[in-house]
Amino acid sequence: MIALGTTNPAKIRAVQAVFTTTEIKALSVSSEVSAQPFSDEETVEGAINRARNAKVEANVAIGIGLEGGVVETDRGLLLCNWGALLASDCEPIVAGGLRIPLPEEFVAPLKSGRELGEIIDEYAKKENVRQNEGAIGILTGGYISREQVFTDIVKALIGQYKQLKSCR
Ligand SMILES: O=P(O)(O)OP(=O)(O)OP(=O)(O)OC[C@H]1O[C@@H](n2cnc3c(O)ncnc32)[C@H](O)[C@@H]1O
Repeated sequence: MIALGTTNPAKIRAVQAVFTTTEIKALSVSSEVSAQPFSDEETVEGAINRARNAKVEANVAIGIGLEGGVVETDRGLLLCNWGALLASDCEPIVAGGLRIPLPEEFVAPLKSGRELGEIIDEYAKKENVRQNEGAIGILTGGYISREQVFTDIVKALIGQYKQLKSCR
């Protein structure tokens, strides 16, 4: 069994797509970062904290955390996604997903403290985009979904983990 630090269905589906024969215990845990992470570093930290908190709460050998955020760059604000895998006695393994620019009109509300999840719902005139196609799905017209982004991240996590010769 592996523990997953979220109950978001898009994230659960991504893990199920990779761990097809493993039981997944999905738990709502704290990311211990802000509700809207605003840098790669904060987003990775949220993913690691979710992985650790899920692993401890489920008392299993492997925990996974997946976290979405935004990052400020010279090209404007980008959507970012990070994942972390924590295995007993190993350093955290991390992987980041593809990133795309967010519309200019998202910058002011994000900077005033609103979460991307609310802003993208208004933009798309939909409900709960964060648990479905995600901002990436809306902004690419459905070419790629949040589940697909996290599926690649989970593959990168388990792939790196299997390459480890040993931990500590
Ligand atoms: O249930 P959890 O796992 O908390 O999932 P979440 O989508 O609410 O939370 P995240 O920590 O992944 O993302 C942080 C914030 O950024 C938003 N966000 C990040 N990526 C997004 C995406 O692709 N689509 C919609 N909202 C996104 C999300 O809604 C949150 O408000």
